[in-house]
Amino acid sequence: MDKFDVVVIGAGPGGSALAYALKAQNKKVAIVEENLWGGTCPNRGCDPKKVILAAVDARRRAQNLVGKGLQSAPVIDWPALIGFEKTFTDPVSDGTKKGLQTAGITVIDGSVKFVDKHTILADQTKVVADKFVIATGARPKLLDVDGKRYFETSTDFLKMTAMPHSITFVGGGYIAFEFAAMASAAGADVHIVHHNDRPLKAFAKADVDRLIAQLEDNGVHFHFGVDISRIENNADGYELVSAQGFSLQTDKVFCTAGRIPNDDTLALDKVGVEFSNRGIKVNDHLQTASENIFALGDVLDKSQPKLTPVSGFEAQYLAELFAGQTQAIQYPAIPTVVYGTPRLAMVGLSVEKAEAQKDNYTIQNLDLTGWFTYHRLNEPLAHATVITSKKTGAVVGASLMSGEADELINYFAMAINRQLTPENLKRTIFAYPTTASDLTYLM
Ligand SMILES: Cc1cc2nc3c(=O)[nH]c(=O)nc-3n(C[C@H](O)[C@H](O)[C@H](O)COP(=O)(O)OP(=O)(O)OC[C@H]3O[C@@H](n4cnc5c(N)ncnc54)[C@H](O)[C@@H]3O)c2cc1C
Ligand SMILES: NC(=O)c1ccc[n+]([C@@H]2O[C@H](COP(=O)([O-])OP(=O)(O)OC[C@H]3O[C@@H](n4cnc5c(N)ncnc54)[C@H](O)[C@@H]3O)[C@@H](O)[C@H]2O)c1
Repeated sequence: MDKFDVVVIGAGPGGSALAYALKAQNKKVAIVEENLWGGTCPNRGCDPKKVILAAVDARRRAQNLVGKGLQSAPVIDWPALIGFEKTFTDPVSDGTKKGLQTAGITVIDGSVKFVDKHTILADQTKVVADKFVIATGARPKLLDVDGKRYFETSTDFLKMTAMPHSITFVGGGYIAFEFAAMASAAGADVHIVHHNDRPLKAFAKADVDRLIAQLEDNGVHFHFGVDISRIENNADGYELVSAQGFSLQTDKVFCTAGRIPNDDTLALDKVGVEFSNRGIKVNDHLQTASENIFALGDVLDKSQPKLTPVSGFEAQYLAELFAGQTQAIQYPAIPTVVYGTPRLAMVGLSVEKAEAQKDNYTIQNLDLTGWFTYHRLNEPLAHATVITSKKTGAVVGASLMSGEADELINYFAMAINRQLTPENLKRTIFAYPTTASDLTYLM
């Protein structure tokens, strides 16, 4: 094989976006993938999850309107729903690979290991390049407890063809809250076991407490301050046990205690790239300790949330860097959403940080359940916390909770990144009645 200008390792949303952008600059580009082309998001993450959510949302919306125009809520047919989901995921890998090939990018199947700073092995294939970009993402972390082989992962959940009677998630993060909402809507007895009393710790505590109360109303059981030490397989399924005497019988147990970066299988010690179980260390140009090797996406050790659009943003940055621009990466305010029922979304300055600097910020807490947008849907929980700068009047942060929060948060992201003030907003006409038409009352 000839020498490439750039070889991208990992064909997830980050790696694929970079390969396309570099090809558009007429660079000689190859991309290597060891598993499913397209990576986590479209095969076993965001997209299949959102397909399942369509049915879960339909049931929740109908439930809220029972007695107010609807007689009953539809029942989720889980096997059919997973069948529908498969129509989205099945074509992804081949389609992604073909798309890259058609664009003139060299595609290589194989698991990468570095040989030296300019050479890798993709299985047995030797590939030489000026630059490498590591975009290998992350995989589910399995807690190191006795019987950890009984843990299933988010990938298994999204392929599960029958909903068990009872289901347990160990670790209360994004995945547990989202999947708990789905499993509970599909009729399972759902448990979340969390090691301390502060799940979803990046989100505002008051909102997380509201979300927990809402899930509890829907029948989800929370077990806080429990450190599982053992999983036993018995005739009825699995028993989860802690050293402090906690015991829980369940049909299926999922480990949802975070993800670990795929940086430990690349033989990075051979090329001087610094890495740990938090990810690959890069400077503010996404460059590793080895000057011709860069990294992006979920595999990074970074403070930004590990999300698909963040990987895409970093891919765009590297494409511009390789085209000659020299500025350090500057991230905008990044919206993050827990796609539960309801959604919990935040962007910009956190409520906790604003509360610690009350002289600088105004914090507005709004119960939205009586507002027309939410009242017409009879939503039981709709809330907004909006933070504005006392100095400029501009909105700097928001924490939103409702069935519509995942869409509404994007307007806040735009307002924060464009430094919009209430005065700017008043000069915009939004279609009415929509969630956006509430903005002038929210900011
Ligand atoms: C259940 C779930 C739900 C999610 N929901 C959302 C959501 O709603 N919104 C959102 O923004 N984000 C969501 N995410 C996160 C999102 O999927 C990731 O942030 C995104 O996929 C990261 O993209 P990436 O390109 O950095 O890595 P990945 O998508 O993980 O791609 C990395 C690729 O590298 C390959 N690879 C690894 N090691 C090697 C090797 N040695 N050689 C060759 N190839 C290798 C992998 O096989 C993989 O295909 C979710 C994740 C999960 C698990
Ligand atoms: N909507 C989204 O954008 C979305 C959805 C799903 C996943 N993701 C991405 O995937 C990542 C992984 O999701 P996740 O939910 O697995 O991880 P997470 O990091 O969101 O949450 C894991 C939780 O497990 C807890 N935990 C750790 N050790 C534990 C133990 N021994 N016992 C019990 N609890 C324990 C942690 O305190 C943490 O709250 C996310 O951080 C995010 O980057 C994003």
